[in-house]
Amino acid sequence: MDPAPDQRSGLYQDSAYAMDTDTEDGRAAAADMSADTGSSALPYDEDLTHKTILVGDSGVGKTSLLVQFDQGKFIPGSFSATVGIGFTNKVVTVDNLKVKLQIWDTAGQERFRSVTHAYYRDAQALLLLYDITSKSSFDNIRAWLTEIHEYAQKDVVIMLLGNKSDMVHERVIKQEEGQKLAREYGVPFMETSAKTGVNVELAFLAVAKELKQRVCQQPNEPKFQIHDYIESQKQKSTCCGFM
Ligand SMILES: Nc1nc2c(ncn2[C@@H]2O[C@H](COP(=O)(O)OP(=O)(O)OP(=O)(O)O)[C@@H](O)[C@H]2O)c(=O)[nH]1
Repeated sequence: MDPAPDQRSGLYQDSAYAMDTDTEDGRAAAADMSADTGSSALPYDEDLTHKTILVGDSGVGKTSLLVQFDQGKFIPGSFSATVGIGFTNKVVTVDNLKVKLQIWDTAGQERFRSVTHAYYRDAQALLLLYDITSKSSFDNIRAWLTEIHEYAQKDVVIMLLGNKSDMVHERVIKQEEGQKLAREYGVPFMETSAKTGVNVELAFLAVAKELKQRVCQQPNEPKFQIHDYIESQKQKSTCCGFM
């Protein structure tokens, strides 16, 4: 069975990461890997594991989003911040193929930043969250994107998520503001709720589809467009809820 670490039990050491501590070597290895898998039309290898990281300010709902995706539940109540970093393995089915995601949940607190930076370079996808009820978490997205561009691979899949969309009365960031920022950076965007589950599966599914497609894109196949896929699938919030 896949390891299912306790989300809050501290710093996790995966052996692959422990070996790969040198920045230069790590970047070179990652570049080789993407070159291997790049644009070939080979059949998809279901043993591949795609590293995906959740990032964003403390309290935006990274752990809750992962728990909702993994276990289909939301644990309300007191907030206990993640310490360090941990991962959960999840297999999703895309076009009848099994795509393995290893999803790393990082601590949003500033004091863990140097720990989490070390994990960026191996990531193939990054889900960047803000909280629609927190202006500071939205304002910090630009700083997060700067960090991502500094530490992550150039072709990393980035998705911007405005979480806590169920909190309609506390909302301070309009959906259009999130959309505008995402457009500015050329990244896909949607609002999610780790509480109700709205768009949670879609976020991970879209990432899995994109990563799978990058590995086994057939030359005669139309290129998968993650933006279009999300736009066609996502549930949009209105003033009074979701439609
Ligand atoms: N209403 C609502 N509350 C949420 C949602 N997501 C998270 N929360 C609450 O927000 C608080 C913080 O959630 P976490 O998932 O622990 O946040 P985090 O981003 O993992 O925080 P760090 O571990 O410190 O980085 C908790 O009290 C959650 O119950 C959501 O979609 N809706």
